[in-house]
Amino acid sequence: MTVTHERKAIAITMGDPAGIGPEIVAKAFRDSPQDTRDCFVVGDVGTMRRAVGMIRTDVDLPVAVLASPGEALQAPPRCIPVLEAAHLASAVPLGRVSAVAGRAAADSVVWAARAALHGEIAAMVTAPLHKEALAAAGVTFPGHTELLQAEAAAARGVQTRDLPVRMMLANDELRTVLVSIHVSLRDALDAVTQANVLQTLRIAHEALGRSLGRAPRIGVAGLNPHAGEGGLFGREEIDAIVPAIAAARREGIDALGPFAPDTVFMRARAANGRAGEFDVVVAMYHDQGLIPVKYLGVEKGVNVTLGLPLVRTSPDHGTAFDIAGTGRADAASLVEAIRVARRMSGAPGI
Ligand SMILES: NC(=O)c1ccc[n+]([C@@H]2O[C@H](COP(=O)([O-])OP(=O)(O)OC[C@H]3O[C@@H](n4cnc5c(N)ncnc54)[C@H](O)[C@@H]3O)[C@@H](O)[C@H]2O)c1
Ligand SMILES: N[C@H](C(=O)O)[C@H](O)COP(=O)(O)O
Repeated sequence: MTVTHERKAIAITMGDPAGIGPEIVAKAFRDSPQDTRDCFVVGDVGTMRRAVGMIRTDVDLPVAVLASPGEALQAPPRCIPVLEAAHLASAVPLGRVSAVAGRAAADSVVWAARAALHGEIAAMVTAPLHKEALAAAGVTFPGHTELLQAEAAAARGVQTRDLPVRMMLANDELRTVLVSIHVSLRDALDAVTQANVLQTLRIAHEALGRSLGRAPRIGVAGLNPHAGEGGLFGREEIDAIVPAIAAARREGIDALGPFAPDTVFMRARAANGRAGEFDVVVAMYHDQGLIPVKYLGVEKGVNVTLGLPLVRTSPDHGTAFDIAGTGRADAASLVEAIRVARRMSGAPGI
């Protein structure tokens, strides 16, 4: 039986207008017309016109205003269609935190999330926003992940805690899924509970099982040096992580560990034509998991939110205020995020 998908557009939120988001979006449309086919930008038209002016380009990059996502399907290559979900009365200064910029970024993400939840778009790809700007705008969620979780829970009429999500960062060599995300390191330590680790294993198993077509081999990192060395350097492995792995294995999840956190990523990495020992590493906190992926190259990683009833991907880097407006920002991770979103949503390939 052939399954046909209704052709829908992919939304790319512009990110913080003071950062590199608009520039890398403009570069993606300029340099990757195939990848950006059927894509449109959600954000501010003036910001996108300014971004086009920032990148050196010999090709014409017209910015067109859209009334609805469906119109993006008719856009010619290298035309940048923008659905104006945020309107800035004047351009925000580059490279600075501002509430106005945070509000514009948040409004764009909320618009895209609701469109995705209503089935109006195939997927959403988010250019980076600045978390301090988001907070300055009065948004109570630290980042996209938590905001999207709340939007999805509200759409489903459930409490946010009843729609658990997790952050995955992935490139061709390594995937990692985090037990906790944007919390202090002290709070992250408290979040290493049997329940949270088990929930992370379930979400990773389910999401990767779908994309790989088989049960993923999950390597679980310990929390402490050498995974606690039998309790000599901490008891979290014994009290929380080992019981979570055992419970997951009883459910048929192929989880092993806990392994020493300083070597588990090396073991999982697929390199030199060889598969790694694991398809994914479950990491106990944000930096434990993200440093190894980002260290392999900021241009390669993609951030995917697991557990949402919509497809959301993002580049693995932030707003890079230090280079905003210089035209130096690399759009490769954004383009990879668009490719992953297209694959995950089943939107027509390229
Ligand atoms: N997807 C997202 O929305 C996302 C992801 C990560 C960080 N952030 C946010 O971005 C803000 C700044 O974070 P940060 O400074 O820690 O990290 P960053 O990724 O913005 O910058 C770190 C370094 O990498 C460089 N860099 C980043 N992206 C680049 C690119 N595409 N091309 C060339 N160089 C690039 C920067 O110039 C900087 O030197 C923070 O508010 C953070 O929370 C957002
Ligand atoms: N934790 C992510 C990173 O460091 O790359 C980044 O802050 C993005 O988070 P959201 O996708 O939740 O905005």
